[in-house]
Amino acid sequence: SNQTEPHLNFRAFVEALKQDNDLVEINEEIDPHLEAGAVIRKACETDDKAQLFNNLKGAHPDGFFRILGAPASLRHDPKQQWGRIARHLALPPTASMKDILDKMLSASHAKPIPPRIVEDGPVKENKLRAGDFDLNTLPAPLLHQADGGKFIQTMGMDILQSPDGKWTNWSISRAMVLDSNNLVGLIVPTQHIGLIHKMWSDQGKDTPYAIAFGAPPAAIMAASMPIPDGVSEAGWTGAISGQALDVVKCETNDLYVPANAEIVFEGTICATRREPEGPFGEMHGYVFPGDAKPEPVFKVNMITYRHGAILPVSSCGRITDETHTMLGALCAAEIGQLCRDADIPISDAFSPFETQVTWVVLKVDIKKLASMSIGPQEFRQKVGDLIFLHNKAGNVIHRLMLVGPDIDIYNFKDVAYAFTTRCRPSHDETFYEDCYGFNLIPYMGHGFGPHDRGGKVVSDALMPSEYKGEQNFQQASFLHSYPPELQESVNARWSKWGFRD
Ligand SMILES: Cc1cc2c3c(c1C)C(C)(C)C[C@H]1C=C(c4ccccc4)[C@]4(C(=O)NC(=O)N=C4N2C[C@H](O)[C@H](O)[C@H](O)COP(=O)(O)O)N31
Ligand SMILES: [K+]
Ligand SMILES: [Mn+2]
Repeated sequence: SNQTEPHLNFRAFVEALKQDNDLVEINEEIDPHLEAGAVIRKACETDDKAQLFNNLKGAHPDGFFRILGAPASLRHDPKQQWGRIARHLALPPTASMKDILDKMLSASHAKPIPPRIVEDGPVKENKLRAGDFDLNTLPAPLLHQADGGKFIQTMGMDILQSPDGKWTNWSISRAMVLDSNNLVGLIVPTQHIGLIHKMWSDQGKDTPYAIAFGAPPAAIMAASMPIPDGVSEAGWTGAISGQALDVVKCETNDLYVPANAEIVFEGTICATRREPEGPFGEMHGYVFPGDAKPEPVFKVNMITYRHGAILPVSSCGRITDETHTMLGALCAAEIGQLCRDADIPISDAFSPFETQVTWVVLKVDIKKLASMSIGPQEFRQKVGDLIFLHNKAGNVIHRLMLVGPDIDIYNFKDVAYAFTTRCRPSHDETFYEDCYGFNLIPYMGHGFGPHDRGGKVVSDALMPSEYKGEQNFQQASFLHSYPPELQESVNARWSKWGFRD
């Protein structure tokens, strides 16, 4: 099967990073207790290469397992900043973030391509039944010194199916080692893993699950995206990659997993048993030591893995890592799509990394806005109600910012320029206190106000003229205050005069 292309095969993806000179292989022994996490964290904060740890202290005699750090973080070369993420979707390494998000959205109204069931695959090369393994002996990483446990699950794909079998959901949700046969993982009730777990628990049943670590890169992108309730990420993945993904049946339940995944855990999420989970160094860049909360227990009944298995790891926190490049960016893309589907003229959406996944900036088509003959108050309300009150994709976002056509929403200097000069505090903002609040944001769960409600705002950086479809101002900048031909002739002589290229 041609599932050997990097966007459909994690192992081929790792090889592609090597060919791109975007991989550091470390063969000296590295300790999964903090040392690996520290290397991954520093590489994320400096946009350096992905890291393949081939020799983890405490790995099993057959090498089980290795770690790939920062699978979807940024490249240092500004011409290939998004190259590692582009590789997830078979896009060129020079692809822009807009190219990447548009590719993910291309399945929004496309026909899903369901996965293809195959009899066998690399993921079945090694099998450990209950009793053959002790999770405490795996080289699971302690990623931050104040983490509540070894978070073995940070980039695996959680696979759950509704009891009626109609909806198979793929997502990412963190989990840490609890004991020899159990994990404990965060289950947020409003996330699809939470909705489906509740369906089973309400029937008094444990929830069958699988976690596919080293899933096909295109699949893990869909897993990280808040696509609509009831929509199977597998079909979405097929639509964006143009072909059915090969899946193989689990040994101990009726779920299907990618046939070429690196590692699969199969088991059941206990309907009632909860144990302390966390804290974990999170997307906002904080750990609150000792901040553990009761979460469901994931029993592990079976482990299968391919020879030389690699565990992908996100050592998340301060920018930039997968919680910013995938979680934040994909959430923004879905929010932009929801606006367009509701006839709100949003041409582009992004969550600036500098906002640690708390803002989404929405670029407004001001010509279409003018045709709506709508005022700022009403427009802010229309956007805010749709995203903050009626869609889960808005749950993690606490500021929606509206900007006009001259702002590059992927450049935070542009976003800050617009926010600080075009959005009058309070007067140009609509606040939401009676809505879902995201308690993982420090000012929420550890702040002064209610931990789970409110704290949201729509900040309007559109000027009055833009509500009429015009901009009655010019940026006092090289790009906006000089005729294009003068810009061209200055650029042509720039280095000759002795300025930097
Ligand atoms: C890419 C990525 C996404 C997530 C996470 C991580 C990475 C690397 C780690 C590093 C493990 C950190 C935590 C941080 C997480 C987190 C916790 C609470 C809210 C948001 C994120 C969390 C998590 O523990 N629990 C969770 O419910 N969702 C998570 N998401 C977002 C989630 O994958 C998306 O929302 C997606 O859309 C879900 O699918 P669906 O439900 O829509 O089908 N997880
Ligand atoms: K998802
Ligand atoms: Mn989903």
